[in-house]
Amino acid sequence: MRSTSALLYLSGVTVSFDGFKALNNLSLLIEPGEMRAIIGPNGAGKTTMMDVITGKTRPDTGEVVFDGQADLTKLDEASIATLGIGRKFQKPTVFENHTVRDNLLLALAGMRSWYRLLTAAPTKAENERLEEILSIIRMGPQQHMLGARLSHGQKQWLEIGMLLAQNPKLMLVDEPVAGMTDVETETTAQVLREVNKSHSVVVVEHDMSFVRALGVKVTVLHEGSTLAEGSLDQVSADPRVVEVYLGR
Ligand SMILES: Nc1ncnc2c1ncn2[C@@H]1O[C@H](COP(=O)(O)OP(=O)(O)OP(=O)(O)O)[C@@H](O)[C@H]1O
Repeated sequence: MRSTSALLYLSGVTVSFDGFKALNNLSLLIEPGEMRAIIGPNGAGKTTMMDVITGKTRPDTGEVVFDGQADLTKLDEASIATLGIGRKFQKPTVFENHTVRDNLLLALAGMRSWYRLLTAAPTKAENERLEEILSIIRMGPQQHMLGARLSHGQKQWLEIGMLLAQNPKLMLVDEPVAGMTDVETETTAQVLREVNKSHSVVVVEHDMSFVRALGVKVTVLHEGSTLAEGSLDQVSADPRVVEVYLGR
């Protein structure tokens, strides 16, 4: 296994489905503390890449090294989650019959302790962390609302908060602004920028106004490989990126 100071290092990763290469010799390097946006046309391999990182899909070839020490291609999904990789899927899955606060407390307690949640008061440390997370996701005023009453955007922010409560070393976020209004999209960019002050993040998203608001380095995937990398302005000016993605 390669020695690297990167938080996440993919090299030569290939995934074939019936001979079709969803990932084709893909390389990617995420530094500790970084937030990276991954963009690319439908079928470029973005979801497959996230699946490889979380252990849902095993690559045919290539290296995937996390935190300079773990070879993720040898581990199952549960072990990878335990190492500190958390993923937020596109569709929110908050507990609708519980308040925002209780959803977060449950995530803080590691999802095991329904009983403790219902019977014991949160510790001082849990309460402090809860307040911090409510502030990062901007939902202090809604903390006593039931999950079922939240807007689509609020559910997404709550779920980002629930992931934050698990304190992963790397957060993977799949298309967080799909179905959001422009105002919600802008708020989501602010929330993730705040999250990135304490956590490394990889975010897959098609919405260019959102990617612009994030203001971070962008990787453009195309046909399972990296086509371009740099600021959004740099990759937007790349004729190959315009041809396969932005120009369409
Ligand atoms: N389990 C599978 N079996 C067969 N083909 C698959 C499988 N999963 C993905 N693919 C194919 O691999 C390619 C890459 O898919 P992937 O979902 O990773 O792309 P994507 O960049 O996430 O696309 P989108 O933006 O539409 O979500 C696609 O052509 C897809 O049809």
